[in-house]
Amino acid sequence: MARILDGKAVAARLRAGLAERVAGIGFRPGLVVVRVGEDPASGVYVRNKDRAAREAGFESRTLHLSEDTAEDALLREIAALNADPAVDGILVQLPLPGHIRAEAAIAAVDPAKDVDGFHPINAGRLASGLPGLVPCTPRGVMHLLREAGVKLRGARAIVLGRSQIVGRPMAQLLLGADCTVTMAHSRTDDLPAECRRADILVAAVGRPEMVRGGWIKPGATVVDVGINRLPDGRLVGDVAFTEAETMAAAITPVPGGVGPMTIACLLENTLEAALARRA
Ligand SMILES: Nc1nc2c(c(=O)[nH]1)N[C@@H](CN(C=O)c1ccc(C(=O)N[C@@H](CCC(=O)O)C(=O)O)cc1)CN2
Repeated sequence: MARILDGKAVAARLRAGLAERVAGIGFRPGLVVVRVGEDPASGVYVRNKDRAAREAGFESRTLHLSEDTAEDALLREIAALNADPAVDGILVQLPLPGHIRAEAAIAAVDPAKDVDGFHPINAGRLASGLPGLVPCTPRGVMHLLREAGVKLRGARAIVLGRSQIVGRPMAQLLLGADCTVTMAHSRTDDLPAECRRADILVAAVGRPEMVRGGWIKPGATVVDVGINRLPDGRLVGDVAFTEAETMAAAITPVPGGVGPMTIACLLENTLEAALARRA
């Protein structure tokens, strides 16, 4: 049976370490989370980010704008945050209401304050192997893999999903750690066979329990980024957990795996941004 990669515990340790560092720097890094509209899941995530930031000694606030906020009004708010010297990190919670282009909001954030790591400048730096702010979820996955002692150099990794916020940066980080990386997606031929070749499988497709036990190479490490709410209220990942845990050597649960790492890495990015702005 697979070892469980406990993201909740790793995230708690990471946050405690960050709190210690913040206590020693002589100022409180400032984070603003921008939420537009009333998406209920976003409400939970934004509250959790704000609470975690405050607990670690950050100056955190949420800018909650109404559902009917126009795109140009949102961009003006972001410009004001860019210009505010007390703000080190800005994050625009996704998804945004349909009338606002997420790419416009992301591109409006000052890359130096882009603690989501989504700005094209930061994405380009990551793709070029240059330092920059890295998206929180893939960064959290790398922490989990390293903490668990998973061998990365030379390992075959597969990333399922090619989103800008998880799949693509995830593949870049694995490549940077000397994995041999395959990016798979909805058009990949014979996905189960591709998966069975992988020593490390990262699922980020947003399809409940799509990855079956038979897709997993015996002894592989399985990282499940999916968070899917079923009609009966249960939360499941993109991996069929009970099947997969009999095949894998290590696996992240949902909940309690990658999700908590996303929030811890947001704090890590905010501290990095704050220190870089003062360097
Ligand atoms: N601007 C951003 N928007 C979104 C991001 C992001 O990184 N930046 N990621 C997701 C949502 N997300 C953070 O914002 C996030 C999702 C889930 C969790 C988490 O801790 N999940 C728990 C379960 C929570 C539940 O019960 O629903 C877990 O997995 O244990 C944290 C952050 C989309 N938007």
